[in-house]
Amino acid sequence: MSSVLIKGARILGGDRADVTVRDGVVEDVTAGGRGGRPGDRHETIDADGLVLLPGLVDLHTHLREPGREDAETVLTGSRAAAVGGYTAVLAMANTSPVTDTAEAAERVLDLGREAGLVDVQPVGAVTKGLAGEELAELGLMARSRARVRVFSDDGKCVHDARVMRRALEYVKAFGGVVSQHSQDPQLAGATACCHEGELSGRLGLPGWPGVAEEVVVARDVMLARHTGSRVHVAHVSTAGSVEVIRWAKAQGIDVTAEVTPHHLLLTTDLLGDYDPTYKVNPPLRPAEDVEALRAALADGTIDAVATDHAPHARQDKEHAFVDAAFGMLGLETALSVVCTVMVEEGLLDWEGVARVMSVNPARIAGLDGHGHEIAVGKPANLTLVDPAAQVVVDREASVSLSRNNPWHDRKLTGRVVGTLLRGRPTVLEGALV
Ligand SMILES: NC(=O)N[C@@H](CC(=O)O)C(=O)O
Ligand SMILES: [Zn+2]
Ligand SMILES: [Zn+2]
Repeated sequence: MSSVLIKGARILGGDRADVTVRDGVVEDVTAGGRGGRPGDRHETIDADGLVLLPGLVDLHTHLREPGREDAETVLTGSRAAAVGGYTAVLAMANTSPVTDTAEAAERVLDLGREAGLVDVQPVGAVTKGLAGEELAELGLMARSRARVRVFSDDGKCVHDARVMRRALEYVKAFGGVVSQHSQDPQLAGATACCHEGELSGRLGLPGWPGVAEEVVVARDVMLARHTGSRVHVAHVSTAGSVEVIRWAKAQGIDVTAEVTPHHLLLTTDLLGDYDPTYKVNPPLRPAEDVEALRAALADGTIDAVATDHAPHARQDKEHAFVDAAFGMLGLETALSVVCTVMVEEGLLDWEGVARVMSVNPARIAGLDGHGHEIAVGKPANLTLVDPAAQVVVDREASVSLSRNNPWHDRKLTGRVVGTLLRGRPTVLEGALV
């Protein structure tokens, strides 16, 4: 098998090094730029000025296959992931049909392998059909070829406390985790679509108060404590949720949390024009929440950045705000957003970026082969970043099938230029190989 020499990249710890990869693993790391054995023939990547990270891992991706292949397929979503620097993504279960059986999970796994651009790890539904009532085949999914460890009804909240308790008890047996979409359906029903406050009143949009998230987060950490099991909070969006998670971690409760790129940068201010591109669940929040989320990501209260990449076809998004689908694209731009709001602002260094976008997500999902330090013998899942690149996002340049891109025309700093999946370049010079 061929080998690749990545020349002169800044590796974590700060030094420049030459990294050689062969047969899917890191073969050599030589500081100071004299790597590569004399006489060896490598494909060489000039990484002068670039940062080398462990391949990014997304805990929260919607791929839409099966069921809505007009919005995204496993292949097109895998392309978007690779361009975004990802080497593994967790594919959410709210497809049609729902991923609530071992066969359905294996089918998603196989589609991911056929696409061959990132490891696609299926998430299993917590309840049959995401209906919130009967537990899905959690054990069979865990024991299947797909080795499902993350379970979520995402899109819907597991709102029945008894069902949530039983799910937590069940997944504990095989080291699984329940990833919760925290939305109390009485406090924020299906039509709720704008952060509740002065603005929702003025715009006449149904309010989605922060407390509808916070009460579920609070309940779930108590259920995690009671069961001795593990809960993960998906797309945390409020300062109040951060406070609860901080308290729970201090008690030793087994809870982890993720924040999306859009909740780290975009605010309710964007809703004034009723542009459905900015309609997302949970909704965009005021600047105070955004500040609290950044601080929590910096101090480790929030463990990970997850995209919640939610592609939607035009006919589902181009409606009046209240009728449009919830969700926005995220895979291709996540690293640039994190660089802009966290690295450029001095809140995280590149080691921190590796932690929240690769190491922690891989650990939370129980994914072997991802999120490793870059060292000899480790799987060569790698991402090359140009930290100084200035990008202006163009939604038409996306490799996703959908165009609901909230970053269109925005200037961001930092860009993924290369991605290697087990030593094989999937992206070079910012484009698919
Ligand atoms: N985030 C969203 O607004 N939408 C997601 C579902 C979800 O993550 O809740 C989707 O599947 O479209
Ligand atoms: Zn959700
Ligand atoms: Zn989601």
